[in-house]
Amino acid sequence: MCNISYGVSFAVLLFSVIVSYIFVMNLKQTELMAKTGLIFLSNVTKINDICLKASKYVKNRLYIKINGKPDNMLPVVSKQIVDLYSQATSKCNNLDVRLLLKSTESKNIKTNYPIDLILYDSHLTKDINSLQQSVLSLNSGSKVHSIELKLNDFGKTNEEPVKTYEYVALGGTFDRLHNGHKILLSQAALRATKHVTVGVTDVNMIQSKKLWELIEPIENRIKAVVDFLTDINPDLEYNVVPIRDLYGPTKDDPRYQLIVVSEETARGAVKINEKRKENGLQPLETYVIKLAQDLHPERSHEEEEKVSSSNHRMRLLGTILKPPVPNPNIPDWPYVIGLAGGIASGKSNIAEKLKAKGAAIINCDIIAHDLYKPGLPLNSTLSETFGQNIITETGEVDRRKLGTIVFSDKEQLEKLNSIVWPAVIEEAQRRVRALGEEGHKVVVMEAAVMVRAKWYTHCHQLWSVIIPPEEAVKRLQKRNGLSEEEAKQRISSQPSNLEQVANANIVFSPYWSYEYTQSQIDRAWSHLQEYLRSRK
Ligand SMILES: CC(C)(COP(=O)(O)OP(=O)(O)OC[C@H]1O[C@@H](n2cnc3c(N)ncnc32)[C@H](O)[C@@H]1O)[C@@H](O)C(=O)NCCC(=O)NCCS
Ligand SMILES: Nc1ncnc2c1ncn2[C@@H]1O[C@H](COP(=O)(O)OP(=O)(O)OP(=O)(O)O)[C@@H](O)[C@H]1O
Repeated sequence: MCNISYGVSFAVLLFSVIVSYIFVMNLKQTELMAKTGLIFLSNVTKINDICLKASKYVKNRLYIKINGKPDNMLPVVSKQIVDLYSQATSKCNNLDVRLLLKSTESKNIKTNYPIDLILYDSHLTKDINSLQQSVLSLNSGSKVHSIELKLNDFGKTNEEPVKTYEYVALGGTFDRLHNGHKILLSQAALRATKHVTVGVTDVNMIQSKKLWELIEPIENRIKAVVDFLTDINPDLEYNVVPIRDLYGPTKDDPRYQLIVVSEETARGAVKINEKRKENGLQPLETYVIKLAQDLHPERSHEEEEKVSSSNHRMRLLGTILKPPVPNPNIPDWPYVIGLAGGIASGKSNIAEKLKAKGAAIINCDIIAHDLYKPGLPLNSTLSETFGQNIITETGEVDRRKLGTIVFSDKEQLEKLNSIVWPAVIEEAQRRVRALGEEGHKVVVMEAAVMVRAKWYTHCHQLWSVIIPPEEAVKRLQKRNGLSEEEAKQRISSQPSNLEQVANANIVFSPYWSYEYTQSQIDRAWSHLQEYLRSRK
């Protein structure tokens, strides 16, 4: 009996020791979890398993500094740039990884973001004090920690020697800087001894891109490119400029010697050289990089295989683009979502899917139709304003006739809006209150004119639905039997996709498969539930 109770006590003791050990280890690990980390590597070939290891200690940004003389190992660094950023995509996509390229001849390291944690590979133990002193951008209270990294077999470096140039150029859209962009920018910086020019596409050049309405403003894109380049090598001169055509400054500036492109933009380099020839200039040498593949574990087959900003934008659908702010002008409950979207954008289908999730729906288009019924005040106001011939024999408003009048004449449409809109929004608000009283928590107010009439000011959030205008034309022709001309006219009488998304908290695009649309709704609904729980 006694033996059994000793045994039990011992087991309990052992268990508590193990639990406290795990707890203390975890605590140590969390204590070390830094926003921005810098890791010193003794050898360039240690880069291979760095992402997974470092992401246990660093959550936002990871700088990597290779000890040694990079000038002697440019081909190896060039290869490691590709390996590192490809690895970052699959192993630590949430970490902003930056391989510092500045020559170690210059002793000091000054990063754009202050360092909270210095990591070093254990082979550098004897040098760590001097390495630590070389970091000028250390946050107060920063920590130092060593980690074990395997020396990877790098194989034979059959890499071509890296040729360097004074003036290097490259170009692109650079929306939400990704690891493919980082490879391109780093390869350019590695090959430049003096100057790098980056042409960043202005708004006229981006409109054929997928979900271009969600591309960041050019100022932000330029800022991100400058931020990355000045971080990886602050000693070069950078000129990051908007371009309104493919050529940018490369077409007539004799100083440029090299252009860095990817497989998909190599054709652009050929065109630039044709233009330079016309202008009597030497052609640029071209360095072509391979496209980095998107190894995101949940990449949908709708998305591109290469790392791309389009994939990133597609993954933003159904997520919160703008955090909601409380609306003091309306009651807290029910929670009202304004659902906006152009004609034939798939707005009603989205509303149906939200209904299936549990939202109550108010359709403002139908409210307008209801208010036109014979005997109601709007019916007579409309016949007085637009003529008796818009009224059918049974006293109904002939909406097709009225549509023909207002959709071909802006003034008439504005006249109709000023008569109908106040009545529609008043009725919609009455219905919101009634649904709230019935116990509905979330009401979706669907309205084609949500944005133009600014009815989202009567809502807690605005969710917008967009599809490319060419697709809307096709869908409208098919659904309403309109000619291409008529369909285009209706679409152009509505706010553009850009206006629809300008104030949106969440954007949907039912342009791909039904499953892809459903996944956007699922994301949005779970964000909403989370938000509503935090609001209680
Ligand atoms: C002009 C009318 C009679 C045409 O009726 P019809 O049955 O042919 O079309 P319906 O109402 O279903 O609208 C079809 C589409 O046209 C577009 N549309 C409707 N009204 C407008 C408007 N005022 N401005 C721009 N586009 C509009 C929307 O995309 C809508 O989905 C009708 O749309 C109308 O009365 N519009 C004015 C009231 C209004 O703004 N209604 C929308 C409230 S959300
Ligand atoms: N996955 C990638 N790997 C290597 N380089 C890339 C990759 N994606 C884009 N680039 C290159 O980076 C430069 C800028 O790319 P850009 O932003 O124009 O394309 P993108 O990321 O594919 O954007 P979008 O998806 O919006 O078309 C271009 O020269 C482009 O070829």
